[in-house]
Amino acid sequence: MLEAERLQHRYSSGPSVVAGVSLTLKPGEWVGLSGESGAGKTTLGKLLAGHFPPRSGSVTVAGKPLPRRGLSPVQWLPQAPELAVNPRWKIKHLLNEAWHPDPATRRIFGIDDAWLERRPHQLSGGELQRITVVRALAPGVRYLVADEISAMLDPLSQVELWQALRYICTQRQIGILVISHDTALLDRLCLTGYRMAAGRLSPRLPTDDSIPA
Ligand SMILES: Nc1ncnc2c1ncn2[C@@H]1O[C@H](COP(=O)(O)OP(=O)(O)OP(=O)(O)O)[C@@H](O)[C@H]1O
Repeated sequence: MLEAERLQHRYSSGPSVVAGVSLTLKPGEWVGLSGESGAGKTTLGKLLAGHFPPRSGSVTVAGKPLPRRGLSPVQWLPQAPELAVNPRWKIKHLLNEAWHPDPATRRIFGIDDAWLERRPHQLSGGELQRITVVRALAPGVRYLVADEISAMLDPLSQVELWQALRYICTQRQIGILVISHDTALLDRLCLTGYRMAAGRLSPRLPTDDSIPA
């Protein structure tokens, strides 16, 4: 289980961006997270993946703290894949950076062998997004934080990406925190949902965000 306990974070001397968040994610579980811009969702996602340590609180996976170096069992996937890759590397190098994705996994995500000799700017945003997702699925990865990963995709590409993730997460029992402003998408994907406001979480019922104030 991924367990975050009383996480608090602030950037330099600013206000608390994550203000005492506790959260659990079980193997294979899908949990949704929505909230207004600036609510602290991305910061929370990066804390869960160990990108930087919280000011206080802890993140553990199966009872152990995240490793300080090497592969994190929690991977954060960003909205803009071009910011997550070295623009000068060929796709085959990016894809094989942390592991060697097997042909079956590549097929599930529709990765075309013709892309492998190209560089990131020679793929569409949706194609590059699939590369960054597969790249993050190294053995040993137990949880994903998917931060608006389908926001810039057309509806068909969105469905294909989520179907592929559903398949692989079920097969490998990977738990996933889905961060999105699209609450209808969260309702379709996740049984459990939270809303973040001013750094704090509250449970979100399926139609919470669609009720006008
Ligand atoms: N590296 C940083 N340094 C200083 N402040 C930051 C940094 N990253 C984020 N912030 C601030 O922290 C707050 C929360 O940002 P965060 O990106 O976590 O929100 P969010 O809920 O993910 O927003 P969005 O939905 O727009 O992506 C914002 O006020 C933001 O300006």
